[in-house]
Amino acid sequence: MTTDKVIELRGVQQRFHARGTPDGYLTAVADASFRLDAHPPQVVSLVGQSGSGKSTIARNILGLQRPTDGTITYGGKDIFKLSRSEYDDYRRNVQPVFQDPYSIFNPFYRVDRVLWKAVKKFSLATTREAGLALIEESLRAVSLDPDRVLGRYPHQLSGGQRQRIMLARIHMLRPAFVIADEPVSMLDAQIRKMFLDILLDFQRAHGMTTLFITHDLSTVYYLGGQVMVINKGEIVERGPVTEVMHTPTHPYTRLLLDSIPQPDPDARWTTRITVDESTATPPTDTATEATPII
Ligand SMILES: Nc1ncnc2c1ncn2[C@@H]1O[C@H](COP(=O)(O)OP(=O)(O)OP(=O)(O)O)[C@@H](O)[C@H]1O
Repeated sequence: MTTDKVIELRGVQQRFHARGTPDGYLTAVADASFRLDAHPPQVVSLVGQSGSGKSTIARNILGLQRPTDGTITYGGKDIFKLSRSEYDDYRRNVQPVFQDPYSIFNPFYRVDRVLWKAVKKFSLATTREAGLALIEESLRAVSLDPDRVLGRYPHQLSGGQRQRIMLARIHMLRPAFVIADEPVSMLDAQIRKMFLDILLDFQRAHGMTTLFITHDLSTVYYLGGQVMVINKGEIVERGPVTEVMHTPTHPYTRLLLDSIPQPDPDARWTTRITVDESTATPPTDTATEATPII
């Protein structure tokens, strides 16, 4: 089996200093071991309740947070030990989409800048005309009209438009992997569906593999593909969405499924959910921060 364009986590653990825990530490990720393959391209959802460690895993994969234990490899090499050129290749091939794209944009610059920075940083075009043509093509690919978004400042666009600019950036870069951390939780239902459809298009038409982080099971259903269920920093179940959702093997997955509110007003949601926040275990090391990926 080829290890080229494969992201593999082995025994990843992430602890943080934390006040109010018995030993002063909190384990955000207890034990994460899984691989993401670029071939064939796939959508893998990572689902779990708030605080279960999903975003921490995304930050680990993006190289923003070095795990306190375990390894993350790309093409068989530890991502925290890559050479400069290997790291550039990794950054190009593993692209993030975050919940709040507003933080990516500088409010003093037009949104065009995010796209031009990608063109320049990754040498996507040799002339200004070719760069502009690429930007316009990518905006159209995510259902944005270049005339209506280019030249605008971030606050002049809606949240859904800002998110799609980030998708246009991904369309230009054609990474092997998209790490999407709760990207649709602030969008309304219609824009959310459009966003998910674009990600599915990226998979089918451009061969991108997406790790989709969410706490929303209806989104997981919609995306299909594979799902991993995380509970208290530990991946407890993985499999095809239909299989895991219809025949869950882990009690936590069953609890998660039982906690979906019923849309039927005659069948009101009466059970109370208990959120267990006791995730603290002793430390092995302290965390270090790395440089931002964009
Ligand atoms: N830099 C940090 N320092 C200390 N604790 C942290 C840090 N980052 C995350 N945590 C803690 O680690 C745990 C997991 O957080 P994480 O953001 O990964 O969860 P999540 O599953 O993504 O939650 P949500 O769905 O609410 O975003 C939480 O208890 C959080 O408070």
